[in-house]
Amino acid sequence: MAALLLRTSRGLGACLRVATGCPSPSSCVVAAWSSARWPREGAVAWRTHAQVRHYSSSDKLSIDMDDKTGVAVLKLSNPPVNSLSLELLTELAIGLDKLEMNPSCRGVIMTSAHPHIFSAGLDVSEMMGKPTEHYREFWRAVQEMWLKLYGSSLVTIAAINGSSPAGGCLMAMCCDYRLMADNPKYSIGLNETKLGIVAPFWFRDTMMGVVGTRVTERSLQLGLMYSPAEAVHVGLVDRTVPEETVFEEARTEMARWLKIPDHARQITKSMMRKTTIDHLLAQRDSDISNFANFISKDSIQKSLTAYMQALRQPKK
Ligand SMILES: CCCCCCCCC/C=C/C(=O)SCCNC(=O)CCNC(=O)[C@H](O)C(C)(C)COP(=O)(O)OP(=O)(O)OC[C@H]1O[C@@H](n2cnc3c(N)ncnc32)[C@H](O)[C@@H]1OP(=O)(O)O
Repeated sequence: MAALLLRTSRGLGACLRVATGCPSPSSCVVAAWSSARWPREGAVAWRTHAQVRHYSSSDKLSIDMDDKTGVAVLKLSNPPVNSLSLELLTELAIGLDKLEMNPSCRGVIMTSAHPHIFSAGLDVSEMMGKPTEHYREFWRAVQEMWLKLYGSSLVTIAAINGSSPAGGCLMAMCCDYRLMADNPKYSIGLNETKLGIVAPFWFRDTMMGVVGTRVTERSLQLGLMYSPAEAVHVGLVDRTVPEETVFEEARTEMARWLKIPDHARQITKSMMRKTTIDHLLAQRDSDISNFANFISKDSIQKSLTAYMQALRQPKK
């Protein structure tokens, strides 16, 4: 039973508590040793002879796990812009969960199959003209994806090979390290206010963890989108690299992170992120209700409709 719980409930916060029977998030740091991802009984059942395994059955997401290196590559492929639909968000959460449960997996590189877009963020059509129940289901899926990615015990590296507004930026910020293609046509940031919507507190807190309070406040209020060079300057991206090398650079960076013993890195990551994760977990239902109420308002629906119409206009 204990082994089963370990497999099904890992991730930075919950897994550490479940593994040790510790009820309190704040008293679990030392206990995390026992849930660190060392080989253990049962682990062998998850290994295969094939070196690379294909995980996802979805055509919107591919996940390839290399058993030899312990590194999985998660590639978004939801044309035309990798927008995060309910379906893709659900696939992402399931895929991340599977990787978390695989004892031979130590790291994930997240990237896009699309040549110029990492992700356009949340699929705006999921937030327009739908019944309240749909908004609730959609927002729960957004939360779930964030909980799995931000709370992952794996090393997570974003290989940002294109533009990455809003929810796309959120995903990148959830990762431990961000590399971005140095193409000045690409941009990244939380632009929600430009759509007339408000990034929720856990988007804000994720950004604050990456760039600090002042840059977050300015970025959020103005809905700033940064070029790759500007993103490095404010700390939103760790490094830019030539476009054609993004993926290989991510692999090299991953090797650096994997030199650190997993248990020490995981406990450290957990200490850094736990408060933010617990904050959402404590308010999950009210956050869903807030979103559903907010997005259902006529004024917000009008803003989103106008935004989508503007997007559809031919570009100058
Ligand atoms: C209390 C309060 C709590 C309330 C809390 C509320 C919180 C909400 C948080 C929201 C988070 C979000 O992520 S909101 C999403 C924000 N995302 C964005 O603003 C991105 C907008 N998109 C772009 O900037 C661009 O499309 C970009 C990604 C750079 C690609 O540019 P391109 O020129 O290559 O492509 P485009 O021609 O623009 O787009 C191709 C098609 O894709 C569509 N498209 C583009 N982005 C889309 C998107 N996000 N969702 C759906 N569809 C999209 C376009 O309309 C086009 O449709 P057709 O013309 O029909 O082909």
